[in-house]
This record gives sequence, structure tokens and C-alpha cells, in this order.
Amino acid sequence: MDPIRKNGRTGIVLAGGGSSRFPFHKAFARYKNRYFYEHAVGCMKQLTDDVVLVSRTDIAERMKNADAEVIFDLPEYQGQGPLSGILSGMTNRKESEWFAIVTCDMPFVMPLVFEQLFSIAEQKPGTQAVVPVAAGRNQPLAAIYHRSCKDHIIRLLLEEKRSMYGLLQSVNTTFADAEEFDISQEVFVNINTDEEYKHYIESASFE
Ligand SMILES: Nc1nc2c(ncn2[C@@H]2O[C@H](COP(=O)(O)OP(=O)(O)OP(=O)(O)O)[C@@H](O)[C@H]2O)c(=O)[nH]1
Repeated sequence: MDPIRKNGRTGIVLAGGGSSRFPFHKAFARYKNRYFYEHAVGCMKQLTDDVVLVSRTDIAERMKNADAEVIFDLPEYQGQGPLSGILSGMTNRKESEWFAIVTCDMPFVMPLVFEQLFSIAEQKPGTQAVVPVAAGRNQPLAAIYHRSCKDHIIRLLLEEKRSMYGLLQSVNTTFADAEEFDISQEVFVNINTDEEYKHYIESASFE
């Protein structure tokens, strides 16, 4: 397979969730003086110039200085979870071949993760998704997806199947052992609650 060119990639930052387990929208939690969503956008920007932030209308104003285009879920799939955000990004960027997905609540995530995933995709023709496995858990929201996944996502959402695992089962997915990436597995930490914020961020247990 040919190398996956940087200009054939789009980064999608998912920020359209409700953050119901957090005191306020997680995108605006801070780590090292930057909002979480800025960390995610910064990570994607090192992979490609083309980054979209799939947000919500009620917080978009606060993202107006983002170094990415702010878009919203397609109305017919709005608020149906991460799959709808991914579909909305893919639909907005039809010309892109590969999509790197990251959430707005993974402040430690690093570009190296995605570079490793792209390199695995290059070695596996026919692969439609490359998903890291860290500490025995799949990380489908820090993963890469080929544009051919889009039709599968539409079908799943029409069937009201909103789980990321449904997508991984529907397409040709390669699981990659993240322990071989030579990085701390804490890059995959995502923050859902105030307790997790206090544990990982305020105690600075990970730098
Ligand atoms: N665009 C978009 N993003 C979403 C949607 N649902 C969740 N996300 C994002 O996907 C990521 C993972 O979702 P969750 O961890 O469940 O976050 P959440 O839904 O905001 O939080 P909870 O309400 O506490 O479950 C987060 O970055 C969310 O912002 C959605 O319907 N649309």
C-alpha cells in the first residue's frame, strides 16, 4: 500500500458530548494552561493541517479561536454519540481518505500514537480501521478509520446501534498492541469525572 499522505488525512476531534459526568463541559477543563480540546487539536495538527472539531452549538462560541474548523453533528444524527461525530466529520471532509479520531477528554494523547497506527495501516492493505489496545482495552476513540467506514456507520446509526464496538465488528479492523509503541500507556487516559480530573491532572501523576 502507498504511504498515507498527510494531505489525505483529516483529524477529527470529538467534542459534541454532554459531559454529564463532569461538572462542566470537559472540552474546557485545563491541563498545563490549555483547554483539553486545545491539546487534542494540537495533537491532530501534528498529523495533518486538516483538523475539524465536531462540537455543539451551545459551546461553539467558546471555541471560536480554535486552530481547527468547528463543525456540528449532522442534524439527523445529532447527539447519537461518538459515531455521529465521526460520521459528521467524514461527511464534511469527503475528499479525505483516512481519519484520525481523538476525543476532547484525552489531554495526554500524543501524535506518535497515530503515526504508529498509520504506519500499521500502510502495511496492511484492506484494513479499514486501526485501533490501539492499551492495558487490555481497545481504544476506538484514539484510532484511525478509512473513509470506507462511513457507510457502515450510517447503517449502524440507522439501526440505532451506537456502540463503537459495532463498527469495529463491521469493518476490517486491525488491533495494535500499544505496548509496542514505546510510550507511556497513560497517553490513553480519558477524563470523565471530577475524581479522575483530580487524580490525573491536579495530582500531576503523569507529565
Ligand atoms: N460530535 C459528537 N461527539 C460526541 C457525542 N457524544 C460523545 N461525543 C464525544 O465523544 C467523546 C467520548 O464521549 P463520552 O466520554 O461519553 O463523553 P460525553 O458524552 O461528553 O460524557 P458523558 O455525558 O459523561 O458520557 C467525548 O469527547 C465527547 O465529547 C456526539 O453525540 N457527537
